[in-house]
Formats: sequence, structure tokens, C-alpha cells
Amino acid sequence: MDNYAFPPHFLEQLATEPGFNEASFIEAHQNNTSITSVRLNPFKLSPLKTDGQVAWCAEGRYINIRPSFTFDPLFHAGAYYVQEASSMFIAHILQTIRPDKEEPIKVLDLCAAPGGKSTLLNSALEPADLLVANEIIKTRVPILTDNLTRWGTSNTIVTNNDPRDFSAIKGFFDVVLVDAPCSGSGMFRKDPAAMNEWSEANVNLCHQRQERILADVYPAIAEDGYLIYSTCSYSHQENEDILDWLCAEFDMESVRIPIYKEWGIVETESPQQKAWGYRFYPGQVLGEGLFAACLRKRENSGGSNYKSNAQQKLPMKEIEQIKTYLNSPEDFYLFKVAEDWLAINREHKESLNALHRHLYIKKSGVRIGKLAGRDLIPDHELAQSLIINKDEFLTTPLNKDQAIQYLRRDNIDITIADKGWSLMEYEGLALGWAKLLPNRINNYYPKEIRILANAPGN
Ligand SMILES: C[S@@+](CC[C@H](N)C(=O)[O-])C[C@H]1O[C@@H](n2cnc3c(N)ncnc32)[C@H](O)[C@@H]1O
Repeated sequence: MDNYAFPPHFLEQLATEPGFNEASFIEAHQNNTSITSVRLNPFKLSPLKTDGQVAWCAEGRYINIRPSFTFDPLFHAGAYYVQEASSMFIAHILQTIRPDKEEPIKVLDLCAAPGGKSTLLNSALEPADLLVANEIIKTRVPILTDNLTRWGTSNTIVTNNDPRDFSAIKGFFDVVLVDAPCSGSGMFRKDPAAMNEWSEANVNLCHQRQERILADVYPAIAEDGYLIYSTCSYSHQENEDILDWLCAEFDMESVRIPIYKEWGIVETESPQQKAWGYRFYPGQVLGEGLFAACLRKRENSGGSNYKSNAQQKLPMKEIEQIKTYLNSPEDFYLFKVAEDWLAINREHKESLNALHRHLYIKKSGVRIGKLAGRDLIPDHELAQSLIINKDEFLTTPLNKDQAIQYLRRDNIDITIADKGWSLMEYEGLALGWAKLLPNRINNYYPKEIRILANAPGN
């Protein structure tokens, strides 16, 4: 942090926050030891070596020495997501409000790219639950879809909409996460240059935008449904003041989240409505700055009947063929978008139809591929999914060097005798497809996500 200093008045304001420890906060920002953490994919077990447990998230792990994730095939296979530890607290909130998983729920992650909290939420959901991950900025949608594709589940829909578009689907979601765009002071340690860009004027602008986003999405929350609100800012205006505004403006009650003292998280109360919030300060927690809170909606915003049995007419013969590529095909609703076949958990057919009427859908369930006569041209999503019936395809195990060659779309140093579409695997996890031919291998790893960087040390 040598060439950077906290913005004027920043520390004075923070010093007035109950539970804030100024000395440990300054030290955590000066000693330059950044903390690396990852979250394991519960659906894709791997031999990743880690060094410690994140206290508030079962799948969260610390890593002492930050490796090059770009050059780890397990990362590309979706075995884990590199995520700052404090953010993983959102899973603890979800578990608190949903202790049993009897009734399926619909969850919206409204500000979702690049997908850290979407994959976090998704890990805690069952196939019969639905996750809609939305991102307003079009250019940020591909990273979100790529990360969800790697995660492998088939109960997600990705949309590219403004929050106001969700006001049309009244009472649709049982849980809405608004991980709001904010002034970002919680990331000063990871990105000290952001200190020079921070301003009180921007905090005020963020506050206004946060109110607008929340007001827009509020009708989409079901009666008795939950709003989880989070920022990576320390500013009162973006945190407790927003809770006061939500409780005053809408019929919402604050939900208290159980925490252990050893976690180092500070519980706060908003000045007027006494709504609980949870603050994470570097130096006091093993993570970066975060604010999170949970509110329950008490009113009914109305909402129409979202049932729709609209069904595409599709050739039975093709459906039967597509089913052979899936594990438990009876669990899925199969449909087509242009020439591509897709599968989503059967329970989500009506939701998909309802959302389709109001939103721009960028990904739904798993894209299986195109039929070309009696052959399938398989999609990358199918390779990385949990629903693929691997018995229908060849598999080619790769060592680490070969996996990196594959992920670069380079030629792979390997001798093969087979012919046909093959899953290219590393440590038992699929990276993507290749077509094995008698004298060469056609590498079908998607160009857009191939490794471009030079290997460390080169
Ligand atoms: C804090 S980031 C989200 C990080 C993400 N939840 C994760 O865990 O990976 C906030 C997101 O809000 C989006 N955003 C920016 N302006 C917005 C707006 N007016 N309405 C909704 N989302 C917005 C940004 O593009 C960004 O992806």
C-alpha cells in the first residue's frame, strides 16, 4: 500500500462504527499479505490441495500460496471458484433462512456477474430449486454464463436485464440477492489504486442507484420471501442507511443471522429501524470488506398465475436419441432453441416459459448440442455438465501438460487409437470436447475461453 493512503475522512468515519478496530484494520492494509481463498464445487470433487477452512462456509478454503489459477486445469474443469472468503457468508444466510430443503424455491441473483455468488447460491440448491442469475451489462454476461457452465448444474437460467424488467414478474422469487454495485472500499486491500478513485460524491451516487435497484426488484419478491442485500463498501449510506430506507419504504422485517464470536464479524443495527447488518473488516476477519443483511417481505405484491403448459412439438425419434446422452433423462424437460437441443430440470419448465415472456434469456439449463443425422454435435455445456451420460462418449484422460495444451487449443502430444467425439478429462473432470480422427485430434475447446496468457516463468 506504499503509494496509497486512505481517502480523507475515511478512517474518521469508520472509527465511529461500533466494533471497528482501527489498529488492526490499518495493519491489515499495510502488511500486504493478501488472503487467497477458493470455494470447492460440491458437485465436482477434486484433489485440490488447500490449507484451511473458511469458518462460515462448508466449501470455503484458504490457500497459503496463491498458485496460477489460469494454469490449473482443475479451475477450468469447474472444480472450484476463486472467491474472496467474506463473500461466502451469503451461503450462511441462505442456510439460515432455509434450514430444510423440503419445498423447492426460486432464487434470483440480480447483480450476478462474474458469478461468484451465483455459484455459491447454486451449490446450496437442489435440482428442483431454480437459480436465475441476471447481469445488466451485456459484455459481462459471457463470464457469468462461462462460470455457471463450469459449475455444471442444470437448474440455472442466465438473463441480461435491467432490474426494472423484473417488476413485471410479481411475487415470483422466494429469495432475491442484490449484491449491489457499490463504491468498493471493501476491496482497498486487494486493489489499493481504488483508494485514489474513492469519493463521497460517488458513495452518494451509489446509494441512489442501490435504492433504485431495490425498488425495481421489490415486486418480484414473494410474500414472506427474503431479500439478501450485500455490498463491498464500508459506507453507512450504502449499508445501514439502505436497510432503514427499505424498512421505512416497504413492509419488510429484519432477519437476525446467527454468528460465532470467533468469526470476527461485527453485527450492527441500523440507526432508525434497528435492522441487523453484518460487517466484515480485514484484520478482524480472514477476508476482505463486506456488508450483508437479510430482510423478510411481509406484503403481497400481487402476481399472476405463471403456469404455462406451452410445449414445443418435437420429433419423438429425436427426443429419444437426445435422451440417450443424459443421465436420468426423465428428470429433464427437453426443448430446442433454433437447431440446438437443451435440457433443464423438469420442474422448471413453467418458470422458463414465464421468464421467457419478460426477460432476455442468455442461458437455460444445459445446451446439449445439434443433431446431424444420427450423430450429435455435442455442445461444450454438455461436456462440463453433471447430466451427461458419459457411457455414450469416448473419454481421453490428459496429464497436466496435455490439459494445458488442450485448454490453449494447441496440438496435444498424445497418441490415440480411438475415433469419434471424446471428452477431454483431467483428474476425472471434463474440460471439453475433441474429435479424434485417424491421424489428428480436432480441438473443440471454445476459442473465447482458451488460455491466452504465457505460462508463469515464461
Ligand atoms: C458487486 S458486482 C457483483 C458481483 C457478483 N455478485 C459476484 O459475486 O461475482 C455488481 C454487479 O452489478 C452490476 N450493475 C451495475 N450497475 C447496475 C445496475 N444499475 N443495476 C443492476 N446491476 C448493476 C455490475 O455490472 C456488476 O456485475
